[in-house]
Amino acid sequence: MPKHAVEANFDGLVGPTHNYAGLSWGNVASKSNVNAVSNPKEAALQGLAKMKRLADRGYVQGVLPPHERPHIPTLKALGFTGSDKAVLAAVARENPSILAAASSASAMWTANAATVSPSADTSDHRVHFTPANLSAKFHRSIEHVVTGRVLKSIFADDAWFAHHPALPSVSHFGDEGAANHTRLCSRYGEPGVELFVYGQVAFNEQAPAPAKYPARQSLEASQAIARLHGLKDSHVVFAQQNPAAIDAGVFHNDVIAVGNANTLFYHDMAFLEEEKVLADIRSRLTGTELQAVRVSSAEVPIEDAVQSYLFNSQLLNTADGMLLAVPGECREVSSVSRYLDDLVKGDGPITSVEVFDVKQSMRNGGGPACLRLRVALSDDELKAMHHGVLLNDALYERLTTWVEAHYREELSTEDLADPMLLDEVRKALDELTGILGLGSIYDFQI
Ligand SMILES: NCCC[C@H](NC(=O)CCC(=O)O)C(=O)O
Repeated sequence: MPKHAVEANFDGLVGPTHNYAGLSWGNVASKSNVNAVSNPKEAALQGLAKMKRLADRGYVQGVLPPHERPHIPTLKALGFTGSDKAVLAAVARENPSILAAASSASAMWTANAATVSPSADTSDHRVHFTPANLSAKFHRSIEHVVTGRVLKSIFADDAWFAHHPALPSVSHFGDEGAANHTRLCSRYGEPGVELFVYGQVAFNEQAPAPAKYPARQSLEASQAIARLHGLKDSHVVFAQQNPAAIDAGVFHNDVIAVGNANTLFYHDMAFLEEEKVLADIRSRLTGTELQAVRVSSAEVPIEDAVQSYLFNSQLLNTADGMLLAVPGECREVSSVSRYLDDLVKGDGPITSVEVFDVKQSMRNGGGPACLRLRVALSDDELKAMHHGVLLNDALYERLTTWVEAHYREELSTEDLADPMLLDEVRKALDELTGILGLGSIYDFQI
């Protein structure tokens, strides 16, 4: 008997060092906003407002904490020595790019935190988690250790939850987590089809690959995760992302496609072999028919999809259809705004569209979907997880007050060397682990 299950969304709380350092070659927004002055307070409040609106509508909404940044242990591992203050001064003088990388608040994009397979799909009927190694970018490659600690602390009971370490941190096994993974199913508690989308085949130099920008996810990484999670071949599809899309700025598949339940919303340039991908999903999906909502390049050119982040939207079940939670930028790009008006007038599965303002994150290439990690949980699993991170009115109030008290309203890359910033961050995060009831998860607490 399949169990009743819900989809919980865990959003990354934006950290106090949110800044624009231009760290992500291949991510157009990150590059074009390099050295702009950020507003960490506004960023965190925008994220919390999104979480609150969805929680208020009855969705199970969780929070994942920011990571400690600047990360002194990373700088020490690179040979900077002495007191924290001396380390910051030396790295700022010798190589400010390394300081920026060790200071990024990029853990906010929790779609890249891990790949999660619900218990209905896995061979041991537990929920499986693998933190993403994010090996394509140095600033992101340092996230998986703390991500793993956080996930273990929240999903602690090994009767229900299984945790794997990140894959070997090298480009052959480059893994970007749920941003390149979506699950199609009839209901969340039924076995589904896990669609893994990769950018390159690492061990085959002849295979198609992008020419300009890096492919962050490899087929070999996706296959390893499917093995680790105990997924049957009959419930898995591996699909190559169109290299031309990566070269147009689609650095993750969730910039060009999003799936929920039986619906796949995607752009015609998303997949290298579109027809085969759809056929593979159709032949494996049980209990429902795939609803493929295809957006053509004639309706929305790929540049407009990248600029607006149309596909980096959350696709959520409602009582009478599905809601597409889009970033505000979708209303600023005329082809996309027109498309959305027509979409809800049609008789397809997507019945409503709502706009969310996450501009601070968008300027670094992260829309509503980047900011959340989806975890389908049965009623028992939901009961078994740590509830201190689930957003309710009281937690929203506490976190808003906490942000107001600890976050700056302006941050430039020069400010990252300020030793006061490090003190502010540690004080704030120490308080946060108390608020969320997570125990010691940061290096400075251990
Ligand atoms: N899923 C969205 C991820 C966005 C993220 N941006 C960044 O890391 C930009 C950081 C900066 O440039 O300061 C990335 O490219 O992985």
